[in-house]
Amino acid sequence: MLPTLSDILSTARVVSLPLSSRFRGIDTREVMLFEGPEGWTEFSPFLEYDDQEACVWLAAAIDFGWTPAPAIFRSSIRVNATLPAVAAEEVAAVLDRFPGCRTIKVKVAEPGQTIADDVARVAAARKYLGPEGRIRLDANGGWNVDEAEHAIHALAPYDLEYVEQPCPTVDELADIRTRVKYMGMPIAADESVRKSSDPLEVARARAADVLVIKAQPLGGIRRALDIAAQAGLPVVVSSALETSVGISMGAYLAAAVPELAYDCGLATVSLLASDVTEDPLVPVAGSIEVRRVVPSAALLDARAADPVRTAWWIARLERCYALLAA
Ligand SMILES: O=C(O)CCC(=O)c1ccccc1C(=O)O
Ligand SMILES: [Mg+2]
Repeated sequence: MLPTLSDILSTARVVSLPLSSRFRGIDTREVMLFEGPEGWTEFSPFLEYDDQEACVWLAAAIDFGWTPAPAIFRSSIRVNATLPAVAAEEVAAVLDRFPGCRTIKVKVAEPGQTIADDVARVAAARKYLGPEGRIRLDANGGWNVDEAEHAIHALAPYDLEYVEQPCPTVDELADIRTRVKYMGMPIAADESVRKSSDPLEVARARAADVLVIKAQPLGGIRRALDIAAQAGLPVVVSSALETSVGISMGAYLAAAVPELAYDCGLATVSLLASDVTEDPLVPVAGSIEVRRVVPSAALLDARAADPVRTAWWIARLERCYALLAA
């Protein structure tokens, strides 16, 4: 069921939000928000994505705004702190923004950095947690198989829950998974699920132990649930660095997963310096609530993108809508 383009445009707003720490190479997050009969929803593919990829995110946004959310199994979601590739001295200040989180996801393999930078950051995260709590890594495919093997050997002493997307391809994930199996080190797949034309390939190839699933990049809550069920692997629901509106879509996805064994990557509103609501979906005692979010008119105005950027997003929406309608 597709609403009309003018339906969507009648409530659409574009906002530009500063980040409090640089993350995946950006300092500001631009997103489009609009309201459907089920509530507010978010369309926020990253700027460099082409229309083919972005139209999957639009399908997700429309699904969340126009279709009732599926049945839920829980009303709050335990979340991990997300630690960008900052210097070791900055780790404690960033982690203070994630109150009560017992799990930290540390970004590693950042272009331009070394394994020594990763070791220092992970050591600082372990020092912050103490002997309790869990640390997982996310390399965003930044290592080849040999580099991943060396890095995992260097970082394993800090006690790791899993390593997310250590290498870019499914074949490499299968290889590194075999190489570190003797250590009991699980491998999670993220880009191999959300950026693949065949999101189940990684599961069929037995190249991962855990799947990261994201609502917007996978075309919405129902499609993400379907992929998880067909893969038959444990899942971690994670964000795409959305506002609280987009995070609410992720929270409903996490709530609808029948078995949720891992803390979810849905605390990323804490990486934004401002949001679109005065009541943001940030962690309280390590969990976020499962609820819809209504943006405040004052914040939509205060954070409104300039006319050039707003026109760019409207044109993107129109092109993606045409792809979906076809
Ligand atoms: O999973 C988390 O802790 C937060 C989400 C996150 O890391 C992320 C956010 C935006 C884009 C990509 C990623 C990623 O998991 O690679
Ligand atoms: Mg990832």
